[in-house]
Amino acid sequence: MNASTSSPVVGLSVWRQYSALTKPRVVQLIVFCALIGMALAVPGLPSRGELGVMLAACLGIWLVAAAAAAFNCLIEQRIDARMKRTAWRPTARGELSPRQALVFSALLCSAGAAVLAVWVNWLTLWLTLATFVGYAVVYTVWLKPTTPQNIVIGGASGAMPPVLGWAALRGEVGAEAWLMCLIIFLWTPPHFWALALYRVEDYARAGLPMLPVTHGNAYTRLQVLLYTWILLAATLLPYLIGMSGWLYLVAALLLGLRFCWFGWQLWRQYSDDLARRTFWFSIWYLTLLFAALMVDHYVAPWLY
Ligand code: HEM
Ligand SMILES: CC(C)=CCC/C(C)=C/CC/C(C)=C/COP(=O)(O)OP(=O)(O)O
Repeated sequence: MNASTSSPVVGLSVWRQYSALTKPRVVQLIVFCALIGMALAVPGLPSRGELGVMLAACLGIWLVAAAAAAFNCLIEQRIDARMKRTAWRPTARGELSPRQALVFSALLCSAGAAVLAVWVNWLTLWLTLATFVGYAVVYTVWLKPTTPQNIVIGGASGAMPPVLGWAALRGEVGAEAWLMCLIIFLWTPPHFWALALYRVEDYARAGLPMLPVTHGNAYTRLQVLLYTWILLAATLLPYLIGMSGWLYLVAALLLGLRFCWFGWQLWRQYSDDLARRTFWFSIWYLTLLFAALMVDHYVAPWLY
């Protein structure tokens, strides 16, 4: 396997190598979802004080999420080395030692925890640390190597950012925050299984029991299709409970129908290319859906 050719970081500075451990683009979207949780927790525009808390909470959550990602790279050093998609990671290539990754993760986590403790609140701190444990330990160490439902159960930790954001501004967690969490929770299976379909050989080689490896291509496509339907139904709830208005509803319907279309096309006839496009659409889907929640929230006083 020639992994070096696919590396975006090989030959770059040590700084870029540490940065790669933090899975920066995933963490960016995580922080974005947390930010939407914060925005929706405050009626209307945030005050100056609330803006300060939002900034600190984004920083703290970003640091702890980055620490969780780095810890995942440390634990999965050998697995990553066996998969084409991840073989370039500095830990997999031995360019950063396990000790360096551990110290880096511990520093990020401590810095994030300190920011949350000093400038945000204890509830957000504990929920964020619980999320760290959920992803870095429960998912990475326990579920991922043992069950094809790993990403369904483990997805609960990836779904927490809006709850963390809400807790940061309110000091408690409201039903609206759990609803946003539910949406990410239901989004995770089609997001990940679309990728796992075209990366199935990687996962088989690494010995990981991902759904397409254990239950095959057709069964996984059926699951992707079903989850896109359930997800579409769940995304109507913010409108139905009065949390968001018609602007959000239109966005949720358009995006949801498009996601269902991808699920349907993938179910009818499989190709790696379509699975890849479904995966990349899933990322746009979540980004735009959460952006719609925020836009709807801010324009509500003028529109409704
Ligand atoms: C258990 C839950 C999840 C699993 C198993 C999962 C799995 C993956 C995998 C394997 C990739 C890598 C794709 C590649 O290397 O080409 C990926 C990419 C991505 N994921 Fe997820 N994901 C999960 C949850 C999340 C969550 C909660 C978010 C954000 C809210 C997220 C956002 C992203 C983004 C933005 C990318 C693209 C990264 C890039 O541009 O390289 N994922 N996901
Ligand atoms: C504190 C906080 C908010 C933590 C968030 C936890 C977190 C980083 C969740 C994202 C989920 C993620 C990167 C999954 C990648 O799957 P994988 O690890 O199976 O992918 P890989 O094969 O690329 O390593």
